[in-house]
Amino acid sequence: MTAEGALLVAEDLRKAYGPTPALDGAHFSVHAGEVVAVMGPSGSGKSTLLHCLAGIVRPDSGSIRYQGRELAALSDKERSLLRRTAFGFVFQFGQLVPELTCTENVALPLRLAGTARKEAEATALRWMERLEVDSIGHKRPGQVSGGQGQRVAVARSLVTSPRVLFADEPTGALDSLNGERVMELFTDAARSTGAAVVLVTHEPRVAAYSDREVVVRDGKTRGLEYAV
Ligand SMILES: Nc1ncnc2c1ncn2[C@@H]1O[C@H](COP(=O)(O)OP(=O)(O)OP(=O)(O)O)[C@@H](O)[C@H]1O
Repeated sequence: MTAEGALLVAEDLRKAYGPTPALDGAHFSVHAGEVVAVMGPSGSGKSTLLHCLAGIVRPDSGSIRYQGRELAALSDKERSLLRRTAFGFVFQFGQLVPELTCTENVALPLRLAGTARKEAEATALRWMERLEVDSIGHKRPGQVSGGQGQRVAVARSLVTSPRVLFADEPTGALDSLNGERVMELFTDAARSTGAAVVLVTHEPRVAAYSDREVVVRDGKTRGLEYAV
């Protein structure tokens, strides 16, 4: 496989925080329907790479193209629209809104995009069934287990049918059994939609759910068979 036809391509990314280089010539690409695990030691630049790819952090130099469009050439408004409509996010701690029920949390991205409550909650429920958390829809995040909460967060990330899903240590707060179940449901659900998944993890067990691994070390990537 080559970077040709890839959904998201990054070339020669560099980013420093003051004197600390976080990315030092990183390359990356992911195709639709592909799950890529970003591995590497603590502090190697994995999260910075993910944040650059998602348009959250602007690299100092280098190129990031989504569907052939250079992210740096987009206005702030266009970039935030892209993040809301084409990208989905799952983080280590689900970051659910504590005052809302689980169903309302999953429906929230659709509600924010203007979908009527009934329709948004019906779509939410379909994803919650998929992630096996439909029975706890009426509960608030504080009343469910860590594994259930994380599956609710995964359902929320999928509800808008994003083209790229970014996950930063999505199972980091879970025990291994729960973590594996979340990964299984997450990757199955993502694959069924044809979304690309960029998954940051330092756990080989989690990376085993990916199609391909990219290793980041001292801000540089390797293990990439794509010639970009
Ligand atoms: N906002 C920031 N301000 C200053 N330095 C930062 C910031 N974010 C990251 N860094 C530094 O950049 C480097 C890469 O950090 P990054 O979080 O990308 O690594 P990581 O591989 O995701 O680490 P971990 O596995 O521990 O989460 C580190 O040296 C880190 O201290």
